Amino acid sequence: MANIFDPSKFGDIEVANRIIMAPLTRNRSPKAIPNDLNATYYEQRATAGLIITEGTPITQQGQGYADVPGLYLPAAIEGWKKVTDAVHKKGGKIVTQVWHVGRVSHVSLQPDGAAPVAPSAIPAGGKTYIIDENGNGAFAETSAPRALELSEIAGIVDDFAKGARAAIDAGFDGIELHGANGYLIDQFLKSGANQRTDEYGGSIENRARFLLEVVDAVSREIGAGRVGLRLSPVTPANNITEVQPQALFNYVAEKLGSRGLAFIHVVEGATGGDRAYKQGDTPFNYQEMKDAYRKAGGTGGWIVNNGYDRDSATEAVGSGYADGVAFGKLFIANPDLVERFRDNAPLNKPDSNTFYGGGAKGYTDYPALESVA
Ligand SMILES: C=C(C(=O)O)c1ccccc1
Repeated sequence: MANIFDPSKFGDIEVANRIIMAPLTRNRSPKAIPNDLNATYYEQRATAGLIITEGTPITQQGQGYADVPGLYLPAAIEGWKKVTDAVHKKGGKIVTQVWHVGRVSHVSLQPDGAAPVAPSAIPAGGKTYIIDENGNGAFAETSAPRALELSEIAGIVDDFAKGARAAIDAGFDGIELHGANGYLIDQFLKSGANQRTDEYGGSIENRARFLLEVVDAVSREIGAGRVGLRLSPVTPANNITEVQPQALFNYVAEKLGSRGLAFIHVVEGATGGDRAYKQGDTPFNYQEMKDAYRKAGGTGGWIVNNGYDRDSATEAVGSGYADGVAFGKLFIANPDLVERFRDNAPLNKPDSNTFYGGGAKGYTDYPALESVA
C-alpha cells in the first residue's frame, strides 16, 4: 500500500514522493520575466515530489494578469533557467503550467490593446489584475472577448507546442497543460463559454476537440511522458459553467487514456473552495472519471487537489485512489511541507494578504523547521 513519502514515476518524470506543489499564481515576475526571487521561492520548495509552477502564458495573447511569468520572450527562458537550475541542484523536479487565459484578460495586457480571444464572444465577468496608468497593480473588469475565427485555432494549438518546447529548452522536466479553472482550454470544453456552431462547438466530442488537439501537439513536440494536464470538472472559477460535467469528463478521460500522458491533475469541487461544489443537481463522481481513464488504458499518475491535508492525503494515496496530492496554500506557507508532514510537525499559516504581487514578504520569508529550532 503506497504512502505519500514513496517515490514514483509519472510518465517519464521520476518523483521522490507524492506531495505535489500545486500551480500558484503569485504575480511576482514583472514584464513576464522570471527573476532571482522566483528562483529562491521555488528552490526553497524543491523537496516536493514535483513542483508545478504558476501558470505561464504561451504568448502575450495568452496573458491575463500582470506580472505573471511567460514562455514567449527569450529573456523569460533565461529567467526560467535560473529556476530550473536551482531546483535541480536541490534534487527537485519541476514542470511549468502552460497557460492561455482566453477570455480572462484585459485589453491593456493584449497585443496592440486588442480584445482577448475565446471560443465565443461571451465575457468572463469578474476581475483580473493589471498595472494601471500610474504603474500600480490594480484589479480591473475583464475585457469583452472576441470569438476566434476557425482559421486561428490551429495557430493557437501550435503556440502551445512552441510553449512546450520552450519549457524544455528552459530546463523543465515537463509541462502541465492548464485545462482548468475557466481558461481557454476549459472555455472550449464547457457549454457556458463555448457556443460555437463549427467542429469545435456543440457536442461533447466537438467541445473536447481543442483540448485533444493541444494534447497531441505538445506530445508530438516533447513526448507525452513529459506532459501532464490539469482539469477542473465542476469549478465555477472565472464564471465557467457546464450542463453535463460527468458525461463531458468521462468522455475526456476516455480519450486521454490512449495518449500516454505523465499525469492527470484533478481539482475536486470549486478551486480553492467547497470540495462538494457541483454544476447542476448531481454530485460529480471523480472515481467514475478516473475509472474511465484507466479503462481506456490511461497509466499516468492521478493527482488530486483542493482542500487536502496530511491525513486525507495519506488516505487518498494509501487507498490507491490517488497517486499524488497537490497542495497550494500549504506550500505557500511551508517551504518544507514534506519534512513537516514526515515529522507531523506544526504548519505555518498562509497570509492571504501577500498571495498576489509584492516581493519577499509572504513569498520567500516563510520559515522552514530548522530555522525555528
Ligand atoms: C492561474 C490561476 C488559476 O488556475 O486559477 C490563477 C490566476 C490568478 C489568481 C489565482 C489563480
